[in-house]
Amino acid sequence: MTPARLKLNGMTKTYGSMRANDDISLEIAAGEIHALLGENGAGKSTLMKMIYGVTRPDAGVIEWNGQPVTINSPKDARALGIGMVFQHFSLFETLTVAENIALAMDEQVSLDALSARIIEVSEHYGLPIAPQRLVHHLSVGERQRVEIVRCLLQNPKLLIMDEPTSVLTPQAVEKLFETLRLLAAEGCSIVYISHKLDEIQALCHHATVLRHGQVSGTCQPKDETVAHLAQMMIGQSLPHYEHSKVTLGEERLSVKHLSIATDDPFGVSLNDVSFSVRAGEILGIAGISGNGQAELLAALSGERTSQAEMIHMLGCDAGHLRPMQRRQLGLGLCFVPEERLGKGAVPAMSLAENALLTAYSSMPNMLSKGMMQLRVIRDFAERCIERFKVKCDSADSLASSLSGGNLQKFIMGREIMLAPALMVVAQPTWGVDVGAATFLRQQLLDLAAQGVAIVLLSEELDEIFQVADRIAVLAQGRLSPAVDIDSTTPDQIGVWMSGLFETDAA
Ligand SMILES: Nc1ncnc2c1ncn2[C@@H]1O[C@H](COP(=O)(O)OP(=O)(O)OP(=O)(O)O)[C@@H](O)[C@H]1O
Repeated sequence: MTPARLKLNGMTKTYGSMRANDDISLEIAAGEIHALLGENGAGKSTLMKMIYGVTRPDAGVIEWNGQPVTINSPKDARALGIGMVFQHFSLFETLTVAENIALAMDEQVSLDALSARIIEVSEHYGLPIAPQRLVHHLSVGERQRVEIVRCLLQNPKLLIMDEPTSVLTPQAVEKLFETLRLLAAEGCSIVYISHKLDEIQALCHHATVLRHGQVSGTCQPKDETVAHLAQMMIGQSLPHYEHSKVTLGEERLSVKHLSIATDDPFGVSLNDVSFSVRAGEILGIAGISGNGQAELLAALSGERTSQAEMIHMLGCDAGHLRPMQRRQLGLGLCFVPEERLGKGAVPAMSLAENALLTAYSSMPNMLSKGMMQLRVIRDFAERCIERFKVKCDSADSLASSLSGGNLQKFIMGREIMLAPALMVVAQPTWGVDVGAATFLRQQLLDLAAQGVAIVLLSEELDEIFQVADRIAVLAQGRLSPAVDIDSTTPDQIGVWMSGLFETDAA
């Protein structure tokens, strides 16, 4: 019998008191697409980091084609034939595609020879990419292609993909799946990590489910319903959304003819953007980040100021106001995803300290005579941890020690608990498991039912269709008209996301 391509036996890894992986065993055959799923903090990334040589296991054996191996570094992993495409790209903006790939190669090759191989591989796998293009001209989908082509040039026998579709349009997801199916048909095994259960069903042959660091089940996803997959993952069925009937109130935000030149050399300027949102309403702004999303967020938060009347917020002309002045008017902000560590939270600070950072403008009792009121701050952080089921040791845990999805829950929870009058939320469920995503989206619906006006920027079309009342698309710095969610479809919005809304809307 042919040995498994990859066999894990008893993989165990502990961080302090947290057993991130507890005696995990699994097998992946050649040419198999294997899903790894589990709720936030279940231990998926930890397991992959051990296979890719980023982290050393405390115990356990990795067998590669039937032979026990020790993988001490990503270079060791690549030498075996293991490639990994990370959630966050690590490309240099000012270099070309070929130069970026050359930097990541373990062996020296001339740029001409490399460019020829890039063209060959990209054509074979249907991943068109021109080697001489500068990375800063590439869309997010194209950047992901560069990362995938970089791995494919090393002729991998196992490719690990960590939430690869969170940044892609529906059309680009379909293209990616075609490539992955072709790779698998040629014998490459694929580990596919995703929180999107419908994608796992469409793509994967087998699945291993992790819960609390252990294997809680295995299945063939095509034979399961999405509801059952969710149940295996979170231990209970997914609740349904409750949409209350909301009578819309006054206009809380109106943006008029906002044009802002980007201050990022690789950013996108906003071009004549106008929209409004009323009390009790959720306006979804769809689009792939990198199309002016960062600039719009900066303009709404007050990080970038504009002419006062371009942004009318909570009864005031506010375009000229700074972030803290806007928060004092009643603006709540949840940023993420790439900026989750950095803008959403400060990694080297505890959760309690992170709570203080934005909460004190709405909760003045967190500070008294310039002194931090530790009890009040801790109490707020602890309530947030409990209410939003944030998996961590305590309010003293460093933000950097939380799994991605758990930090996201904390950042969202912190803002929701401040109950603002107007909330601007970007990518609220990025990297969050299905159970927690449903919970967070329901929180947004409940806030709207209480009369909060919400602007929701999201790359997840499903999310916007689940909660928003109206939808607009931000593409190449321009905003489409906002239309009622019932009057459009995800496919049409997908087309608008490529910037083609003017003819359609007309
Ligand atoms: N460097 C670290 N220091 C302390 N704890 C850690 C560290 N890395 C991971 N952990 C903990 O190990 C557990 C598993 O984390 P891991 O990132 O593997 O989860 P995950 O399943 O990938 O989650 P997500 O879906 O949110 O990305 C979490 O509770 C996390 O807080």
